Amino acid sequence: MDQFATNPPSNLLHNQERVLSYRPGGYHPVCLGDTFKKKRYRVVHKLGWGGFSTVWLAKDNLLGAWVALKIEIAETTIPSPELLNLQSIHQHTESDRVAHLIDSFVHEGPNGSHQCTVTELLGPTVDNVVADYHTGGERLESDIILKITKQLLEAIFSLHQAGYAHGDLSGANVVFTASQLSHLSEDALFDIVGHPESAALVRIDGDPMGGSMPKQLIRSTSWAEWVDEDEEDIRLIDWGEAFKHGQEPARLAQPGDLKAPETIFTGHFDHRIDLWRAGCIIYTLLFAARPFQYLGDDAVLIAQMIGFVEELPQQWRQEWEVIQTNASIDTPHYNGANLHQASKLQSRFYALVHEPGLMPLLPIIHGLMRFLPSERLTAAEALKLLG
Ligand SMILES: Nc1ncnc2c1ncn2[C@@H]1O[C@H](COP(=O)(O)OP(=O)(O)OP(=O)(O)O)[C@@H](O)[C@H]1O
Repeated sequence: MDQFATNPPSNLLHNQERVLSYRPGGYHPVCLGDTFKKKRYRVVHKLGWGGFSTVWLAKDNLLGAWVALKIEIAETTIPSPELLNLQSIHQHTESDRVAHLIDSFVHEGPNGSHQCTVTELLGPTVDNVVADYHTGGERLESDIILKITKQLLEAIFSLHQAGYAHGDLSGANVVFTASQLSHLSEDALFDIVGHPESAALVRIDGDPMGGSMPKQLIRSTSWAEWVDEDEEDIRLIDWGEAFKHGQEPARLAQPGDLKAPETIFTGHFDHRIDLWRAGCIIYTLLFAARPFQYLGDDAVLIAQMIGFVEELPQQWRQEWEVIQTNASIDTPHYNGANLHQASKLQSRFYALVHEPGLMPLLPIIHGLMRFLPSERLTAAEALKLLG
């Protein structure tokens, strides 16, 4: 990173996608104005990025609408798991909570062949909107929290019913719809998502950049003027980790703080991992933080989980001793949660949540975040509690 700078100077090098991921096998370098699929798509802004892709706001010249163009890294197999999952899930579920797929194609670039998927333009992530409210010292309105919870549980119900699991649910992959935006003029759209801000990427030693690197870095849409959370619905994105029941992958890429306990204690998991993650998302809607912090050690994570809802199941206690012995940091030795005390979740909930309409969320989070997947509420049971 030290060999690069931006012109004009900016922090884009440090708070956007990793420039070193623009390499053979990695991201495809994109500039504003680039076109794809024989000029059908013209890029006007950047919507975001992940470890495996960059996502661009583009004009679909055929449909005359704004769309999201996801360009996966060249190392991803073609057709990509995400595309295959999206196609299969759209075919087998009725759910309207899955990002709508518009088109897919392969783009050849200097870093290799990239799977591109075009989906409807969606709005900000639930995590972003929750964080914005929190920065302003507020919480999302109860009605909106309840709407997101209901739609999330309905989406999981319908996926599980059809024999699928999302596998990577988080507030970063639950996104609001943006139903009013797809046919706006470019200026009107930028007024809502933020006008693009870019800077040329240069080498400090003055050498040419080479074809793998983008000529400019672009700040992602800020969605600063987007205020439609009370009118819009939610959709689930990022289907690269999805799987069919009985065809669970051997390993799942999980953010440390969202690891489900069964993946640590047993190494096995199934579709009920979605239920644990749903509990984490609903918790975040209320408290603007994830339930646990990950400090690089599973033992510290588990120590936070114990007593959050319940004590550790009997059959995992021996393994917990082993995990603690191997831990790089000392964790409190397991001495059994005191069942007469309120759980950490209950204490937090009663201290900070007072709106009567939100009360059903306590037994819902409680029921979804049970250690043993077999003890967790199903999505249908959680929906019943929501009333
Ligand atoms: N249809 C869409 N409309 C608007 N923004 C989108 C859309 N799809 C993705 N994004 C934005 O792009 C970001 C990255 O997308 P996504 O999570 O699908 O990428 P990824 O590379 O698969 O990520 P990860 O490394 O988490 O698996 C999202 O967090 C979101 O902000």
